[in-house]
Amino acid sequence: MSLICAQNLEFAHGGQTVLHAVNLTLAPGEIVTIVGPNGSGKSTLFRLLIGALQPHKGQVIRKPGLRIGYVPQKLHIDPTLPITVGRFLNLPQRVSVGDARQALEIAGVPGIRDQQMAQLSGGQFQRVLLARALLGKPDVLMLDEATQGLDQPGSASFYRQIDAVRRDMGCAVLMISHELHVVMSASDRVICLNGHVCCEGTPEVVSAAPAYRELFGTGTGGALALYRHDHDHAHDHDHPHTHTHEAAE
Ligand SMILES: Nc1ncnc2c1ncn2[C@@H]1O[C@H](COP(=O)(O)OP(=O)(O)OP(=O)(O)O)[C@@H](O)[C@H]1O
Repeated sequence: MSLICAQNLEFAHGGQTVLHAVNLTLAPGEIVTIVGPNGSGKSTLFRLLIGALQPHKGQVIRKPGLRIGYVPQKLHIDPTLPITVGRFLNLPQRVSVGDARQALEIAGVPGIRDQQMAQLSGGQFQRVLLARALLGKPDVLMLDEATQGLDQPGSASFYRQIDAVRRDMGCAVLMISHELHVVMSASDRVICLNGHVCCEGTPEVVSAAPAYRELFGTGTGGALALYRHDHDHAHDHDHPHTHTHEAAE
């Protein structure tokens, strides 16, 4: 059964149709990326999938009891506010030290519980947001432009972490990204959105699709090699994972 199934969604902001005839499914354990130009409706679609907005037509079916972990674009914390990573993870709900440690470990930042949030690098900060999303043991992790402000190697490294999280926790991942060339190849499936679904499929299929090329040009082809994610492996969460990355560190 799909975790999320959106059927024939239509949505308008202030009378202006932003999304129409959008269908989307997310299966357990999948990494799906939504790409699209500015204003193409990606964030609106996310809000519909979460249930923060109601579609004007169509429906969103979520698996009963579905747990969603959300990683925002960024979070501003006043740099003068003294707050450690451990205390931040206790907001808004207290969590056990063991759970906090485990989430930080899975997010790739073990041992930073006592550091000040203001002193973290951009990549560490996003991993703490990731750890916080993992505390709820999500079935689906949703990331909205979670690597804004990171440089390309930093983003590639973050997305490798996402793949590791998926492997460790077995959760599905749905993300929005502008960094097509970095994130596309970290995905099992890519959905190219521009008010409607222009094309979808594996990164290779989408990057070659005329609709995608019309929107984004052909300039990202070579950069796909920056972070290759081979699709010749099974996503069996109980066994060691064998796939190769040729990533820019
Ligand atoms: N609350 C709102 N009220 C009115 N219009 C809105 C609202 N939110 C979004 N829009 C409009 O809906 C369209 C789609 O916006 P949305 O934020 O979903 O696109 P996006 O693809 O996520 O864009 P970006 O890549 O710039 O973040 C845009 O034209 C935007 O101006």
